[in-house]
Amino acid sequence: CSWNPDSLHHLPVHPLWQSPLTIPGGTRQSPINIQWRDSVYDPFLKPLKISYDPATCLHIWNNGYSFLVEFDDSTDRSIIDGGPLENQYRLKQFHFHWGAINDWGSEHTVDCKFYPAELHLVHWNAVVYPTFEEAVMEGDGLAVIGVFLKLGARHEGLQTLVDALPAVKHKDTVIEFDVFDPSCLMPSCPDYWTYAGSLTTPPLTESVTWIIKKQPIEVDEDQLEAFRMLLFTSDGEEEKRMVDNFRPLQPLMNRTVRSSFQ
Ligand SMILES: CCCCCNS(=O)(=O)c1cc(S(N)(=O)=O)ccc1C(=O)O
Ligand SMILES: [Zn+2]
Repeated sequence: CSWNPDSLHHLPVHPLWQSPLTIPGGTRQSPINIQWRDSVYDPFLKPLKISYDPATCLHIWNNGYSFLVEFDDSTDRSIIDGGPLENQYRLKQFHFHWGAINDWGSEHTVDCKFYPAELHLVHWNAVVYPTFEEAVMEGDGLAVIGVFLKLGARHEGLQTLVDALPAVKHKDTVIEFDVFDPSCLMPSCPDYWTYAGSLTTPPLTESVTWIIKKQPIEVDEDQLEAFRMLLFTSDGEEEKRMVDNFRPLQPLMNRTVRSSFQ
């Protein structure tokens, strides 16, 4: 994607992303542009199996970078399996990245196209690693499902989450959120791309098997605006709207993006 100088104005300025944009020696950093025609169909990729227990939902937390919906990951009640994965992975949290305006906001791009927002469901390999913190440091430790959000019809399932956001407007606020099934945020089409990548926030460890759904879900303008009403800042600090919380694109280097579809 050719960034002409005037397009750099949208590079995120939040301190988090002023950290090294690529870690020294990083060979599998995220996010990346997915060039559709360069992705390789892999007939051995299995369908992704998702089974979430809505009762494992715990709370919503504004951590000053995004808002996280966190789950009880002490058992295997909410898991994914299949796809490119060799084990089942436990759901820990999901969060979003979005822009100040609808022209950008996603972390991954498809043929250099940004979506207004991107959902990430973070899972960890509890079969092999005893804790999430240890899995974060291992090449097969995490699996993150990415779902693009596009402007369109109101998403009824997302609305229950949107209605709770005013209660977590400020950094370090949390609200109990005890029943939510993230499956409602999945597109109907099973197709996905997958590649070996990294966390897109510190510690940026190269521990993520990314599974990016081909089909976006639709949300409406009011729902995107509800994200943009959140703040990076704590109560009492000068308000900074939580927008443009996405990391810049990283070099593909020696990686192939595989597709589950032809
Ligand atoms: C032990 C340190 C964990 C740091 C990463 N935590 S995480 O849940 O994997 C995560 C992933 C991601 S991402 N975009 O999926 O890489 C973003 C934020 C967070 C977060 O914790 O805020
Ligand atoms: Zn993310």
